[in-house]
Amino acid sequence: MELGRLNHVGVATPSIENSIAFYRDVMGAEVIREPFDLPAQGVKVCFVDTPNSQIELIEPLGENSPIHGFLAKNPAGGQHHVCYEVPDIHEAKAWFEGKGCKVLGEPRIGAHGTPIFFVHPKDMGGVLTEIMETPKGGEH
Ligand SMILES: CC[C@@H](C(=O)O)C(=O)SCCNC(=O)CCNC(=O)[C@H](O)C(C)(C)COP(=O)(O)OP(=O)(O)OC[C@H]1O[C@@H](n2cnc3c(N)ncnc32)[C@H](O)[C@@H]1OP(=O)(O)O
Ligand SMILES: [Co+2]
Repeated sequence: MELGRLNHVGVATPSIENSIAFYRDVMGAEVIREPFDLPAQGVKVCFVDTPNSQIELIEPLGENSPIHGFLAKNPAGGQHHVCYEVPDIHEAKAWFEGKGCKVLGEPRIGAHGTPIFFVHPKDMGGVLTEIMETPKGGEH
């Protein structure tokens, strides 16, 4: 497998609105994109652009959000996952499965419009890891 660039760091938050204020006023972030709902992933999302990557703010959307458990344990929010790009999502899934790592579900379309999957933190040194197919044209 060819491991690509770090696409984003996912940060879970109980309030995207408050987190946007933090990244703008404390971190000095200048490019903060409009939040949007991603019902298929059970989250509301907002991207903060940095020169070499992105922070992905995620707030639970609906009762069955996959980040409910994380926020129950970390009520103030915190670093939730890291996401790496790969050229071929199916090749990457086969790679991780071949290494004995638990892939959580089938590839699905993520916030950047390309297929993603997650690998369980217990098999990844304690880090929930998202793998995404590189967008065509290399867009963030
Ligand atoms: C915006 C869309 C998309 C994108 O395009 O970028 C996204 O990023 S969506 C992001 C949200 N979606 C997901 O996270 C989907 C994948 N996640 C899951 O399926 C679950 O969250 C999980 C990883 C299976 C955890 O499920 P949960 O029910 O919350 O926890 P458990 O109690 O079963 O936890 C087991 C074990 O794992 C530890 N854990 C849980 N979450 C994390 C985490 N984010 N980072 C590190 N470790 C984590 C948890 O503490 C438990 O440990 P023990 O207590 O020691 O057993
Ligand atoms: Co993500």
